[in-house]
Amino acid sequence: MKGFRARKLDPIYLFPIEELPVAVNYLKNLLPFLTEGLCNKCNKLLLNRVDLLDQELSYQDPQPLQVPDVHCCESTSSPANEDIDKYAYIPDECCGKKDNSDTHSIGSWNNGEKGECGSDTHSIGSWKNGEKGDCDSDTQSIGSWKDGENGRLEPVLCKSELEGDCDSDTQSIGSWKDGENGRMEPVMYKSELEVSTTSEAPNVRMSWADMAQENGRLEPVVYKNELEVATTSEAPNVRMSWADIARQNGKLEPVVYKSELEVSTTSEAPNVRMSWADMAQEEEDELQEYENSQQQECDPGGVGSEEKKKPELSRETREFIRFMNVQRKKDFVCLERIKGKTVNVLEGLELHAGVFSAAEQKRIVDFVFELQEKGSRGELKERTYTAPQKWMRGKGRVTIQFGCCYNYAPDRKGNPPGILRNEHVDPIPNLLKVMIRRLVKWHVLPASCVSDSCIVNIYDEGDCIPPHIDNHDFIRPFCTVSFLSECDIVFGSNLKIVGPGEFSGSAAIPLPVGSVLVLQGNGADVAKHCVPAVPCKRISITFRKMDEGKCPLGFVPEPDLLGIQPLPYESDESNVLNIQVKSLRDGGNSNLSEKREGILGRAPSDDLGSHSEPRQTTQGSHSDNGGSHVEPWQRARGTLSDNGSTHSEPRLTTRGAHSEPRLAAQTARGTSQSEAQQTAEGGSHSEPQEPSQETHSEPRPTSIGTPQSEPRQTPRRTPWSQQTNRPRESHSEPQVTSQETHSEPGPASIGTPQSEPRQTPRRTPWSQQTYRSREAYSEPQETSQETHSEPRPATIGTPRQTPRRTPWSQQTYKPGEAHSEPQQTSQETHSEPRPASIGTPQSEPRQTPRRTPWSQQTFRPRARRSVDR
Ligand SMILES: O=C(O)CCC(=O)C(=O)O
Ligand SMILES: [Fe+2]
Repeated sequence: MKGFRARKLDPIYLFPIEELPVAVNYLKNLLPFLTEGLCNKCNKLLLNRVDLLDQELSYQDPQPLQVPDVHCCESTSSPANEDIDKYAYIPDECCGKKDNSDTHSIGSWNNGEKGECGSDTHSIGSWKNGEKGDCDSDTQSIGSWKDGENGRLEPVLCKSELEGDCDSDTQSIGSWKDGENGRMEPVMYKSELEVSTTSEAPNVRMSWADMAQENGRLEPVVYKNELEVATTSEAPNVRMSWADIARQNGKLEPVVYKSELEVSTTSEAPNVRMSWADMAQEEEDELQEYENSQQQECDPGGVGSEEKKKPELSRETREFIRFMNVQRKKDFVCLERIKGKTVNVLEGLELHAGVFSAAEQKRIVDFVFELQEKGSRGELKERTYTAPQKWMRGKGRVTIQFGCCYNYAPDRKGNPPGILRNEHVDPIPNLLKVMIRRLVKWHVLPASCVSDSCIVNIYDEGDCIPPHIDNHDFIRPFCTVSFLSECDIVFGSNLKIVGPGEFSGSAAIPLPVGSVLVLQGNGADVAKHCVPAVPCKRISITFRKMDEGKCPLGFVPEPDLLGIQPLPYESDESNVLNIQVKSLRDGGNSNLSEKREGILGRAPSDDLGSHSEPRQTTQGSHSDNGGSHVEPWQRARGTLSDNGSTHSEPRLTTRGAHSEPRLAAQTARGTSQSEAQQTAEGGSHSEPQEPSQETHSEPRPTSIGTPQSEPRQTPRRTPWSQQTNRPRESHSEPQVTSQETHSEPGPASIGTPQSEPRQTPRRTPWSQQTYRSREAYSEPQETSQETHSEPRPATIGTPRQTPRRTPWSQQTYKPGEAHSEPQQTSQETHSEPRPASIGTPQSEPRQTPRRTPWSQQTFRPRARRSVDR
C-alpha cells in the first residue's frame, strides 16, 4: 500500500515497532506543542503521518495518501497540488518560498513562519486563514486549523464546533484554538479522540516516563499494561507513570508499585499517580523556577547559575500534561432539611488533586516551617504570626497571615469579625504567590478571584479549627490547600462543639495531602466547616481574595498577581477525583461501606422510612450562633420560613465508645458565641470562633427550586478558552431546593450527583460518570420533621475512640531529620494508621494498602525548628 512505502525512509521506523504505539500516542497528544511555529503545510504533514501510523498500528487500512512531490505553491497546476488542495488550504504566506522537500519524514520540515514550508507528502489537516473564512474538507486529518488573528496557527475542530465555515473532517482527533496570547491551544474532547483511536479513553497520556523529560536523563519506560489501558480502558488516561520518571541524579530509586500497575489496568478510576519519592524530581516546575530565580538573584553568574540541561519537553508541555492530570470532584452532596427545604449543603464545593506535586508540596512545607521559625523569633510582623496559648487540647493552631489580618470573631479591642483594616501584616511571600498563580492557571480558582491574602494554619496533633463560615470580607470562591497529613473537614449547617476539638456535623470530607478544597455556594455560605482535632501534624494554607471595599487601608495589590489567566485548555472533567463524603449522621461513624451496602439492598421507600436519623436543622438557629438568627439573604429569597427559632435542639451524641462525657468538655471549651469570642481575645485569635452569620457582608441569593442536577446534565462544559466566565460562577447561588420540586425525597446522596441515587440500578460506565456510583450511596437523610423530631448530629474529632498509633507529631518530629513514618490516621475511616501520602494520588491510599514508608522517602524539612509554643 501506498501508505507504507515510506517506511524505510521514515525516521520514525527507527523506533522498535513495539514502541510505536506509545510514540504515536505521544505525538498525537503533543502535536500542538511539537508543531508550534511550523507552517500549516508542515503541520499537516506531520499530523497526517501520525494519523497514518496510528492507522497502521490499529491494523486499519490506511487511507490513500496524497503524495505530492512539491510543496506549497511551487506549482499550483501540478497534480500533486491538486491533491493537496483537496485537503488543505495553503496559506498565502506559505507560498512563493523555497520549499524544503522531505517527502516522507515526520522529522523534517521547515519553519513556516516566514513563509517557508517543508514539503508535504500527505495532507495532514485542513486549514483556514483567519481572514478568509473558509475551511477545506479533510478526510484524513487529525485536526484542522485556522489562523488566529495574530497569524498563528489555530486548529479548529470543524465537525462540531465551527459554524458552517468549515467542511467536514472525519478523522479529527483534536481541535485547537488560539489562546488570547496567540499560543496554540489544544482542546481535546473525548468524542474527538474516539474518532481517531480505538480506545474509548481520551489519551492525553504520557506513559512515557521519559516524557517527563527531566534533562534527557531518563529512559523511556513503557509498560505493557499501560498500553493495554490505552486501548481498553474506559477511564480517561491522562496518565503519566511518574514512578518511573524521576530517577534522576541517582538520588532516587524508581519506585513502581505493583498495586499501581495493577490499578492501572483494572481500575476504572483515572490514575494520576505520582509517587512522592519520584515526584521529588520535578526540577523544572514553576516552584523550582522560583527557587532558581531566587538563587540567581543571590548568585548572578555564579556557580548556582550553571546552565541546566534543557528538558526534552518544554515547560509548557509539561504544564499542560500536569494540568490535564488534575483530578477534580465537584459533585459533593449532603442534603439537609433546612426550614422545610432540602438543601445540598455541600453544593459549590470542589476538591482538586494533583495541583501541587510532591516536590512542590515539600518545598512549600519547608517554606512554611521557615516562616514559622521566623515568626517565633519575632521576625514577622506582629499580626502576621500567631501562636496559640496551648492551655487545653484542641485549642488553636499556629497561624501566619499574609495580605491582611482578620478576626474570625470579635476581639477584645472590639474589632468585629472580618478584615482589620487598620492592622497590617506581611505581604504574601513569593512562593505563595506562585501557588496562587498555579491555582488560577490550572482552573482551580477563577481569574476573577485571584487571592490577595492567605492564612497558613499549622496544626499540631490535637489542634483544630472550630466551626465557622469564612467571613464575607472575602469573596467566593476561596480555597484551602492541605499538606503533610490527611484529615477530615466537617460540614453542616448546624455544627456543634461537643468537646475539645470535637464537633458534630453532617458530613466529613477527607482532605488528601496536596489537595485543594474550593469553597463557594452553599458549601461556603450555608454550611459551616471545621477541622476537628487533627491526629497528626498538618498544615493548610487558605487563599482568599478580599472584597475590594474591605482591604486594609493603604493596601496595594501585588503587581505579579494581576492579570493571571487560566491556561487556555479545557480541563479534563472526566478526570474525577475518587473521594467519598462521609456521612456523620449515624453517630459519626463514617465508615460508609456497610451502610452503603445496606442502602443499596433496600427499596427506596424503605430507605426513607427506615431512616432513623434525619437531619432537620434550622438554618440560623444554631445555639452557638445566638439563637434564631435567619440570614438576611435567606429571608430575602424566602427560602426559609420566618420561624427561625423553631429549632429542636439536636441531641449531642458522641461517636462510638467514647467514655468521657462530652458535655463537661463542652462546658470547658465553650459553645456559645460569646464564649467563643472570649477565647479569641488577646489578639491571638488563631482560632475561628464560630463567627456569627450577621458578619456576612453580602446577602446570599438563594435559588429556590434550582434543579440540583442541572449543572451535571451538561456533558461537556464550554471550552475554557471560550468562556468569559468560569462555570463555577453558576455555583455561587446556594442551591436550596424546595421540597415541592422533589415529591419523592430520597436518601441524601452524599457524594453523588443529586439526580443519580437509586434511580440507576446498574452501573454506568465510568467514562459516563462523574462519580463512582457504588460508593456514592449513603444513608438516607431526607425525612420529614414530623417523623423525626430528634435529629442527632454525629460527632467527629474524637481520636480516643479510634485506636491508633502514636500520632506522627508525637513521634518526635524533628525538622531537618528524616521523618519516621507518619501515622496518617483519619479519625473515622482509618482505624489503622497510614503513612502520609504526600504526593500520592488522593484516591490511592484507600486502594493501596501500603506504600513506601515515609521514612524511606525523601521528605526532609530543611531546618531544625524549635518553636516555642
Ligand atoms: O485547615 C483547613 O483545612 C481549613 C482552614 C479554614 O477553614 C480556614 O482557614 O478558614
Ligand atoms: Fe474556613
